[in-house]
Amino acid sequence: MHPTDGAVPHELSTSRRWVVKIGSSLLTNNGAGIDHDRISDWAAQIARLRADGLEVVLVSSGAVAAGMTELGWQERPHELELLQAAAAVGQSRLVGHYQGCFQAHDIRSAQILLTNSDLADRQRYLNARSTLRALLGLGVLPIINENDTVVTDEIRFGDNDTLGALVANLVEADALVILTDQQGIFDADPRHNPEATVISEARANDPYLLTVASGGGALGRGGMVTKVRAARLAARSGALTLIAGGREEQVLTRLRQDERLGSRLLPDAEPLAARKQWLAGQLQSKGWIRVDPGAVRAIREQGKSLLPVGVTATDGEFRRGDVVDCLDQDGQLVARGLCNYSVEETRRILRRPSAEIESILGYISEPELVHRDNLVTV
Ligand SMILES: Nc1ncnc2c1ncn2[C@@H]1O[C@H](COP(=O)(O)OP(=O)(O)O)[C@@H](O)[C@H]1O
Ligand SMILES: N[C@@H](CCC(=O)OP(=O)(O)O)C(=O)O
Repeated sequence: MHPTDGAVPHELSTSRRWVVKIGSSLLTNNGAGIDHDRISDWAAQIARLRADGLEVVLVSSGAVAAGMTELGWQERPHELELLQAAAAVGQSRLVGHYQGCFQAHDIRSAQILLTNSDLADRQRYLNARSTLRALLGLGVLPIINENDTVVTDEIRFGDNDTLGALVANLVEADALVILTDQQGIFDADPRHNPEATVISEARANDPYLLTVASGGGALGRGGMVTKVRAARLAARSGALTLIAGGREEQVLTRLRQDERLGSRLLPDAEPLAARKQWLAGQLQSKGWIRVDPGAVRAIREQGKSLLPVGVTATDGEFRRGDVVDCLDQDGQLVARGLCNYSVEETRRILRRPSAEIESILGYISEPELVHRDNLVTV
């Protein structure tokens, strides 16, 4: 294993936003339905985290398991349509249970079902991001699962580790906390190696991790392999990944206090730097936006977002979420960013204050044309 020097250390006690993923092997009571008591225990812990100022997005498996109980099935079927039917039956039961548990702590929750193609399409990705941000802004706790009913084998995430990592990218979480049935990543698969010990810290990109991680058990899907890959994905937006035992007493609240539990997989880059690197790496822009001198100062010197009021002209073929060049009045490149509106929409709202966007377009996605998190000056 390689040393972790140079990786970005993280204080979980001061972090602002976590994605918590709860896996199938943990949720299911030895395969016999959903472990209701445990769900209420995690809900109580999450309530404490939120009271401590932490925003939490939950990614929970368990739809198929809950559906199997409801349908009286003892064995998990192999046919995709039966798995999908079970997920459809179980998802509402699962979320209903979560909802009841969170309500007991005066927390509103919301269900979001996503597919791989939702997150691959930039426009839908941005829409999902806006909705999640709006929910977090409203203090609502999002509960996410894969939309099992509409996916086929070729296009499904399959495991929720990958989904959790992509959600961590989407909401720019500080940490992805993966709760599973083991206490972390062991230096060998603990099912076959009783002597194996937990790796307490490593770089997410350390190739060694993939040599010790194996596949999942009977109930889970991806095993440790998908968890290590998820940590690598999460690291792209600068998130730390924690893999810990979900049955450990007060696991979430103890992690919040920076107690060394489970495995910490560290990213190599600072959150914003990682995101901006991605943006800076985009070679082709889909259009341009000309900004007035006041807006040039705001984005260059004050690190602010670009508002439509500071834009004087635009052209190109960009859609919401595409990369655009921001030019000054002499046509010099000032910045590059992801535009929240299409070229047609931008034309209609340029020079106008953000408060008027809704009356002009009939809707509002975001008050900024390009948010500062999605803007890199050149
Ligand atoms: N190196 C390893 N360390 C820990 N667990 C491992 C390792 N390699 C494989 N596993 C297996 O991965 C399983 C957890 O993955 P999985 O069953 O998919 O859980 P979940 O449903 O929580 O995603 C563990 O029960 C364990 O048997
Ligand atoms: N979407 C599926 C869960 C997929 C799954 O089992 O994932 P994982 O918990 O990562 O092993 C369900 O809700 O049953």
